Amino acid sequence: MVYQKQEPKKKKAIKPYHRIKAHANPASDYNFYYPTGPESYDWTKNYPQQAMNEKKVEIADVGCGYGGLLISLSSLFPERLSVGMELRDKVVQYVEERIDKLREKHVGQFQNISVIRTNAMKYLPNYFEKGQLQKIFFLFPDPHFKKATHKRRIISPTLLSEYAYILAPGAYAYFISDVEELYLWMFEHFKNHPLFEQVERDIAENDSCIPLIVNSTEEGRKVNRIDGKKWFAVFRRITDPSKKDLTFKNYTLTSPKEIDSTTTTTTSTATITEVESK
Ligand SMILES: C[S@@+](CC[C@H](N)C(=O)[O-])C[C@H]1O[C@@H](n2cnc3c(N)ncnc32)[C@H](O)[C@@H]1O
Repeated sequence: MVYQKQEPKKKKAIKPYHRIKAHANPASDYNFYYPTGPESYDWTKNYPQQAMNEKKVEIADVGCGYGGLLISLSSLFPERLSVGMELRDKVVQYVEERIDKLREKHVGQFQNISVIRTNAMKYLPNYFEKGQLQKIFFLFPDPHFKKATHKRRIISPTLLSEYAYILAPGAYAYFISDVEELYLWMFEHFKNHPLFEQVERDIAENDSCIPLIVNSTEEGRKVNRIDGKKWFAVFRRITDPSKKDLTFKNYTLTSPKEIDSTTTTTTSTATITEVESK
């Protein structure tokens, strides 16, 4: 009898999450599922304990990354359903596992948040009906510095029209960046779009989502660690472009320091400074 020496089986390497590719190209044609329209998407698999025949998702975090905002939204809006939309599959897997663990540990909680793998630049109207969303977040989107890649930016006139379509009249759109150039790009596009107007400063400063957009996400915390600056703004979806107040003085909120993200009722105005927008 001949004995063959058996090679020990090689263990399949599991990619640690910190080694996940930092960016994905939204222009690439990914081979993933998307519904043909909102009516054909089965939300019960995302929210198994919710009565999905009575409820709809009202809050979307576009490019949610590792899900920090979603976790905070769960307790800030316990009665509302929030969803993260993310392009990178490994990141989506991470967020799914994160939510599953929270649901297991805190029975009955975190049932109002979920994540979907999708290209938000292409498929948002496949998931949401006209006027469905009350809030949409664009937090630290990829900057795509080079002019040739500007078309990959998540804010553009065409995409804003798409976002306006899925937002309810009066709904809010939040955006933040640590890259001033990108912030200004987003600001200008929102400002010039006929279906958006900037939210009045006192309302924006007291909005309970502001501490979250500044500090609850992984990217926001990364900026804190290097003591970086953040620029952010809030815009409202309007219905009648002729009523847009063109004399309104635009402003920019900046946060050079950390705002306590556990204080979700009011924003410490001391840490926010106003900058006149050009
Ligand atoms: C810089 S990260 C910020 C993540 C998160 N918002 C945060 O603040 O921590 C940008 C995220 O947007 C995702 N992303 C980029 N383009 C996207 C697209 N078209 N659709 C969905 N997600 C996208 C990226 O994969 C990445 O996770």
